[in-house]
Amino acid sequence: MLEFDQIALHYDARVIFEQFSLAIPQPRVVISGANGTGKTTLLMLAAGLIAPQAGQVTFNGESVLSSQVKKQIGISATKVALPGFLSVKALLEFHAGQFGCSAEHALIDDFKLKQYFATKVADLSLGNYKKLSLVTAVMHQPQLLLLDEPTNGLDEQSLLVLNSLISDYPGQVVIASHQSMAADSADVRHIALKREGVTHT
Ligand SMILES: Nc1ncnc2c1ncn2[C@@H]1O[C@H](COP(=O)(O)OP(=O)(O)OP(=O)(O)O)[C@@H](O)[C@H]1O
Repeated sequence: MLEFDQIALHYDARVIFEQFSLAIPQPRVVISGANGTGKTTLLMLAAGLIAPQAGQVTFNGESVLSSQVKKQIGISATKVALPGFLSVKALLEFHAGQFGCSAEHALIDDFKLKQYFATKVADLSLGNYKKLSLVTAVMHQPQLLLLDEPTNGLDEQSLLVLNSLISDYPGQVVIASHQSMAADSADVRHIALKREGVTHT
């Protein structure tokens, strides 16, 4: 379970979260909200990529800032930039080395990425960059998968691949999105972020 406990997160004088608490036991969660309400910030906190000024973010009871827990988390977000100077193949191998997993993954074929193995990450199209980012998020099979606007830039075929990835994923999936997703079924928790707090819908 992902849990935010009494979080404070300020960017200089700007307060994004203050005494913010939220427990998310559901396996599928879609977070929506207007631009700038803090969806990406929430995912970055959940990934342990930024630390709150107060409070704690935990996954299954342990701080997401611990390196052991970080290995159980995968994130795909534009703000989490992939190194542009590496080739696609080199990046996948680097990521596999970091997480001690295989550099092979069915999603690489499903997204037809092999043809770009020699291409530098910086030279990928928007959609192919998004696909690579999704692959790096899932290839170590994290228990918690965080997807920020995962549909951005994807063509129709790739959207089908993404939708089945989300539906079939064995771990918890938390999505920040403006669009309705395949995950939008009855057993999905919807959380609407508002500037003054959180509304559950
Ligand atoms: N590193 C930073 N320094 C200062 N302000 C920041 C930083 N990162 C985000 N912000 C501000 O924090 C607020 C929340 O940003 P965030 O990206 O989390 O929102 P969002 O809900 O994901 O927005 P969008 O829907 O546009 O992607 C915004 O006002 C943004 O300008």
